Amino acid sequence: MVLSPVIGKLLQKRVVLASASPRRREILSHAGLRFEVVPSRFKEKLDKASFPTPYAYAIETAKQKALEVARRMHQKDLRAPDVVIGADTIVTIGGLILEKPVDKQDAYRMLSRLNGKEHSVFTGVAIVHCCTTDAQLDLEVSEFHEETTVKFSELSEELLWEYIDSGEPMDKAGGYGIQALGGMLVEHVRGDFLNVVGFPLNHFCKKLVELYSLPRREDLRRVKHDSIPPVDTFENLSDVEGSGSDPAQGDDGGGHGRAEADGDRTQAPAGPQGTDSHGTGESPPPFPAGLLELIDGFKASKALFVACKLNVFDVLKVDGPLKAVDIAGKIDASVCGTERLLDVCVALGLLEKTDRGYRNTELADVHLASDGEYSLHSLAMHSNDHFWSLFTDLELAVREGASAAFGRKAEEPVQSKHKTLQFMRAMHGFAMLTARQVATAFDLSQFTSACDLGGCTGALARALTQEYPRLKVTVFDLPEVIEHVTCFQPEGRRTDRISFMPGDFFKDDLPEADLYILSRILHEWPDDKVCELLSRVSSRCKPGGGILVAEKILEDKPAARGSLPASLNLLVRTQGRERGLPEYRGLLERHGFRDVRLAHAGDRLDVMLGTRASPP
Ligand SMILES: O=c1[nH]cc([C@@H]2O[C@H](COP(=O)(O)OP(=O)(O)OP(=O)(O)O)[C@@H](O)[C@H]2O)c(=O)[nH]1
Repeated sequence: MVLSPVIGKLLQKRVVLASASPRRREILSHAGLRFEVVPSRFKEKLDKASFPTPYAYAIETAKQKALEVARRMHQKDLRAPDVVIGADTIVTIGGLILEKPVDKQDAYRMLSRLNGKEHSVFTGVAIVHCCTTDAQLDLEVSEFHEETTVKFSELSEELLWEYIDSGEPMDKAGGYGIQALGGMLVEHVRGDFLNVVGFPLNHFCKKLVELYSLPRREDLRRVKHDSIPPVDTFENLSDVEGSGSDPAQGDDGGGHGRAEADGDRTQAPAGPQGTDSHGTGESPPPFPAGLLELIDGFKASKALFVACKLNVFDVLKVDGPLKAVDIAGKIDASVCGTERLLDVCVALGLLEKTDRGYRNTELADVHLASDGEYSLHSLAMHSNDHFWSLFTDLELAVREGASAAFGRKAEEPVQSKHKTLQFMRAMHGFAMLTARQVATAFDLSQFTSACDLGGCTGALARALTQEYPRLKVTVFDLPEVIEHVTCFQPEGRRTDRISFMPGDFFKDDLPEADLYILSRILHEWPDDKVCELLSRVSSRCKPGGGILVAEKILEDKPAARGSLPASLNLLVRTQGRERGLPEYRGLLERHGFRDVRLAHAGDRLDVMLGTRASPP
């Protein structure tokens, strides 16, 4: 199996991953596959007892997930993608099928069952090939499964609960994530590790080779519009180099380059011995799809920012679907420019194009229109108006280091009401998405009062009071921030257990509390300011009281993609920096906090909880 030709078979096709799983997305994009993500709406409720084996159940679920997406896209667009990939991961032990836990108790039941024993993880995969003829959708399904055996160590109740309280089990089959904290529970693995994580990449690649070289008809099942596809269109799939544009050319590829590329493609591909069409004996390197995506990444961000700034998503949320000409009229822009922007948004998965015009995807409705509870519209605007220009100085910041760059182009003090509100809205959008995970990363029910330092709009305070009925929270922030907090308090959900107090945590007396919270504060500051702040908190906190710090912890292993730009952000913007766990732990211990524990709160934040020791 030569890597490049395998994934390369799909590069000229429009591929959709019918899955909301971030792990599947990561595995496939790391393999160099280019695809769109359209999570399936198929409800995983098939009758397990009606399947002869657990893997038959996983395969059928995977297939139904993929078919639902293929049909939905065809219905909307009258044009389905070329290939839709669906997957379903289950854990089996003693004849029982375990899926994702529904709550902490369910996670506990699952993990207790797996404790000290060996179990199987099955992932069923369906590769659906779509072909539209005369608006009629033909579907061909190829499917397979992979099994991996995993053995858990003997684990204490305390450890199980600590793991459950980390929040990690909730979206994972069997209630654990082998790729993260859950790896600590595992004694050994037999088989494909990535299969446990959610996608059997090795078997998938073998399947592609099989499908695109020598189609084995017995592997294919006929599916009509609602079930089995016709086999006779399968010839279209055996990728006899041809249709579709060459992604390597990108949108800047001129006619000359394209002709050359096409010329290459009509030659015989690399043979089993690795001889290429030029007879040089070398295969071309794997297609660097991920790299090209990175190179173009700034264009995608800017298109998103501009669409937000022109209120495209707001207009479509209220009036969509609309034709480009009508949208252009509403946003006061040229028709040709609007049309191009809209098509880019479609390619980015933010809009859908139907015969009635453009409309928001669910993602855009929820996160990019400016009015939703979980809107990131202001975060996009803040990034456009503020970070974009700061990042143009990244080279300078890297050459000279944070302090030098900071002196030259420091973050402007928040001046106007407009800027303060934009900043607050940006912070609020992110906090609304992460607050619950931060609030539940540890059991905080022993605390009755908390002070959220720099707590801004009170999004975390609200999640805390919802989670802990006895807890009262004081949000402490600068007067110009507190002045505007009323705009962010949801009607009908106000509580007198949250109060807002204006003040500067470097200068003013801190409110009294059992628990002090610093969520995304410390990374903004250099070491001397962090020490000054921690020492103020430490002298206010009573022995036995707590400190909760939420930050993205720098790890030795390669950072998660989402957290990478954060440390550069700080370099161009402030004198602060991201820190690793030993460094945070050292800082907290130096300021009188002991028993510092770590829990993950989703992909973007980690949470540390420490206890104030009695002064010696
Ligand atoms: O060790 C790990 N085991 C499992 C996972 C993740 O668990 C889920 C399995 O759930 P499912 O197959 O139903 O997939 P969903 O997440 O619901 O997404 P779909 O939209 O595809 O249904 C899967 O995300 C695994 O990645 C893990 O992370 N580690």
